[in-house]
Amino acid sequence: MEAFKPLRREELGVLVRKLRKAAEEGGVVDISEKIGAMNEDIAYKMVLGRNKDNRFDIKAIVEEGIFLMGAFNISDFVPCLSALDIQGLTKRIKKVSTIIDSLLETIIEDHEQVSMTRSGKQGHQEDFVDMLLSLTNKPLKLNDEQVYYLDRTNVKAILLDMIVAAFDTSTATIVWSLAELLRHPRVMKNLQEELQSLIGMDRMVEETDLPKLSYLSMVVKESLRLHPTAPLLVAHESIEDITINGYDIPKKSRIIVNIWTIGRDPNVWSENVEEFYPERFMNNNIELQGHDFQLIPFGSGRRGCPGLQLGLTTIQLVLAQLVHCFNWGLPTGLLPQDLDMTEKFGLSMSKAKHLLSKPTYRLM
Ligand code: HEM
Repeated sequence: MEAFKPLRREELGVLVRKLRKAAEEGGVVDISEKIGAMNEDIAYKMVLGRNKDNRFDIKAIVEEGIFLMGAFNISDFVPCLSALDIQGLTKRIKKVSTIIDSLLETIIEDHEQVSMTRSGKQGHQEDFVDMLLSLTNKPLKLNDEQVYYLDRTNVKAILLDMIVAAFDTSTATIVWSLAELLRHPRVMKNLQEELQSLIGMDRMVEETDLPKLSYLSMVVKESLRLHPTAPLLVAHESIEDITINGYDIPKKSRIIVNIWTIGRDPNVWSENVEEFYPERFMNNNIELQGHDFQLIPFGSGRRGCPGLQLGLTTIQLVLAQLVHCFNWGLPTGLLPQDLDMTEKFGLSMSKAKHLLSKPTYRLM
């Protein structure tokens, strides 16, 4: 987490400079596109240790994979039809998996070559891929009983897991949060006041400021309550027979937890459940770490999100910076209440329409 601090700072600095330029020109900015591009750059450098590679469009391939994983597949309901592949989904997913495999092979081979020629030389910095490769085919003793071996396929699976998980999750949450702030000028004002009084107007927000920004933390929680990036988490399997609230759940059942519905359940959150109201988190200890089951956007337990701290820090820092550095206006003629909040159906839930907004620089 700490290791990626300079990377986040640098990329965020580039984004703020681009937005300042747009503000000087007085134009409307596609904020979804700008934040997406920044997070994509961060993800490339963080996971693959390199700048975006023009040889392949990883994002488009991963998006196709994510779409296919979440697509309605008639064979799930009528298994005898699966061999026919009526919708052509199996053919498409095989094609995607071949492309992803050769792409990851290329990235690994590039790293192997660089490490052979530069290893031990001054200035050679190991990245995440180098680190994983250095662990392959060695006995890894994770606990007292079992020894594990990491092979090339495991390395590719971990890299793919990280890319998929890091690409869009933070972007979606930042965009949803900004959209809610634009729809609720009162909340935007409160957040800007918190930043003004605790940071001042003569410097930008630093990562070390985040723990003291309590209203910011409430805004992010409220955004994740209404717009969880993974509305159904990831499917789990029960490992033993269990009865919950009178329902018998047999061992080996596939469990899908609908956190989107939990987030909007008036029995859990009171009557104003549809309202974006960060103050609901003011006098309670509801946290995002997975212990408060009414709010688990990062899942819970052993298979909960390992990127929680990383994702949360990115979201809070980017949001704080954007709201502190700029005032945000809606395109001419659009009223806050008319902002389109339609969700895009898929494995992860992002805003269907790109968020457009007009920045005005506000720091001294
Ligand atoms: C807003 C940001 C993020 C959200 C809301 C989020 C949410 C989630 C959720 C809900 C799960 C499934 C948990 C479960 O079913 O119990 C998950 C798994 C995972 N996440 Fe995240 N995530 C975010 C960011 C990240 C980042 C930045 C990374 C890494 C760079 C990451 C890496 C992973 C991985 C590797 C898994 C699979 C864990 C496993 O299967 O054991 N996530 N995430």
